[in-house]
Amino acid sequence: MTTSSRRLVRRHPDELLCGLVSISDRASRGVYADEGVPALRTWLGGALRTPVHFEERLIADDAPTISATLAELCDELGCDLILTTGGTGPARRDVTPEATLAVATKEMPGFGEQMRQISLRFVPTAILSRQVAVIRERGAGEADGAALIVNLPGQPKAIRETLEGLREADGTLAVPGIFAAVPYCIQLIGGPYVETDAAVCKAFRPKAAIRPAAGA
Ligand SMILES: Nc1ncnc2c1ncn2[C@@H]1O[C@H](COP(=O)(O)OP(=O)(O)OP(=O)(O)O)[C@@H](O)[C@H]1O
Ligand SMILES: Nc1nc2c(c(=O)[nH]1)N[C@H]1C(S)=C(S)[C@@H](COP(=O)(O)O)O[C@H]1N2
Repeated sequence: MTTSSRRLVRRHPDELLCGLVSISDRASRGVYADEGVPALRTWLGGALRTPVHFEERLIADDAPTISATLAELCDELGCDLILTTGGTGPARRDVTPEATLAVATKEMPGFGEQMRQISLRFVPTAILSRQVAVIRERGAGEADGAALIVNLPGQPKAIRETLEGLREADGTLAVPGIFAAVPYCIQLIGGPYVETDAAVCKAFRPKAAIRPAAGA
């Protein structure tokens, strides 16, 4: 196992190392201000109950740059979770899913399926979204660790919708957001024990995987 000299060091065993990648031709050129990374940071800041360190990137819709950024965040910095926003539609420059699959060890199709289920409740054009999620393993051994990489839509408002899900008028959950499954997935790939605020997004784990509360 070789470790990069740029590897992030957890300040707490439960700290989540999280890459946030905004993929936008126009935001990266300064045509408009990037709202993708701030939307991700704001939602995660409200949803997470464990410490988190963010590594943020703003890049153009260019497949080699996207793949290299994902590999850097996973392999060199050691991120547990990488969320991308943008570039998942059908236009010629939308290549985020292909660039994500290019660095994948395994695909996690449930995330994309669930995002499209959620988004179809908001806009019929959600059928045009091609978001994928993958696991990227850092090396051949279990101790090398891995990252979960998830593509989210480009529209800043769609970030919250897909992460958190859809609520009925009385506040009950109509369609669970994809983040409900993220903490257990990170646990299964050897990452930290991530906890969430159940009022924002209740993390689901099988009973056997729930860590007893401290002092219990
Ligand atoms: N980083 C961003 N900040 C603010 N708004 C964004 C951002 N990315 C996308 N959007 C908005 O969401 C829409 C859909 O996102 P998509 O990823 O398809 O972008 P796009 O149309 O390919 O343009 P671009 O890559 O130049 O942002 C955009 O047209 C834009 O209105
Ligand atoms: N929740 C949600 N998902 C959404 C949307 C939306 O408004 N809300 N817009 C869709 C549209 S119009 C497109 S073309 C696809 C493409 O995603 P992109 O913005 O990453 O290109 O995401 C879709 N997903």
